[in-house]
Amino acid sequence: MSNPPTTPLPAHKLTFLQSCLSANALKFGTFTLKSGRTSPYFFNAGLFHEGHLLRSISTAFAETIHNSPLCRATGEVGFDILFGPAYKGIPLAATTLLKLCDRSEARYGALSYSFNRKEAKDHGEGGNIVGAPLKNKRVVIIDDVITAGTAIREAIEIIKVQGGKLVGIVVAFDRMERVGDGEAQRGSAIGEVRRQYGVPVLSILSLDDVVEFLRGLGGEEDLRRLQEYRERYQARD
Ligand SMILES: O=P(O)(O)OC[C@H]1O[C@H](OP(=O)(O)OP(=O)(O)O)[C@H](O)[C@@H]1O
Ligand SMILES: O=C(O)c1cc(=O)[nH]c(=O)[nH]1
Repeated sequence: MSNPPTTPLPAHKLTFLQSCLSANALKFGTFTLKSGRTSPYFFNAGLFHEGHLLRSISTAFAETIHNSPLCRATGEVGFDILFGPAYKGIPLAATTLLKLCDRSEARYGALSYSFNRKEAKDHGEGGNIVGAPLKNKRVVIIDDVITAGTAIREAIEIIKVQGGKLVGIVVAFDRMERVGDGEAQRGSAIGEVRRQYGVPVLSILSLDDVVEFLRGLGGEEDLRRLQEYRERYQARD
């Protein structure tokens, strides 16, 4: 297979990708996904459990948010709450907020985070939201991965039911896949959400970045399997 010349990844992506590899969070092999697809690679955000790795992923999220349209150069911040869907979104929302606050307490110190319980609690404080209530708040979802977009749509529904307003989505990894297998579902999961809700949907890394990186390393077999998978599930937008 002949590959076009590689473009170097920007430094912040390369740093995060190196953390993914050192955490073993990006693995090549055979994996079954939530969507039922069989994938030659898997991104496991649960493996960022050592302090320095957690710092790395939360720093990458905080950078992505700080430099996005969600935060304007004027200092105005366009959201009130970072919402981390259970389970893997939970530590990501909490530690990203902490990183933003470390960066500028004046800007980010009064913002909140919250997350859902997968099963509602019927004693004590009850309910299924922990942390800041979402009602009438501008909410950004923070999550690990988008594949077919099911998990993100579930999170959007929770925000709606709780009376919050979705203003953005940030994920660590965009797998750049189509929503479904039918001809009518060829749009990307991220693209469909962007179109439907009109909000920014950002990612730290994408499948394209990993392909680019593997090309630079000469990882021929992993690259071949990734490209085969991508041809099957890639989106048309
Ligand atoms: O875009 P999708 O096709 O929905 O797939 C991606 C989602 O699948 C996994 O969630 P899971 O429900 O397994 O949650 P957890 O591991 O965070 O509990 C993963 O954490 C993503 O959130
Ligand atoms: O689609 C999924 O279920 C999925 C893909 C992936 O790379 N990582 C993950 O945690 N879930």
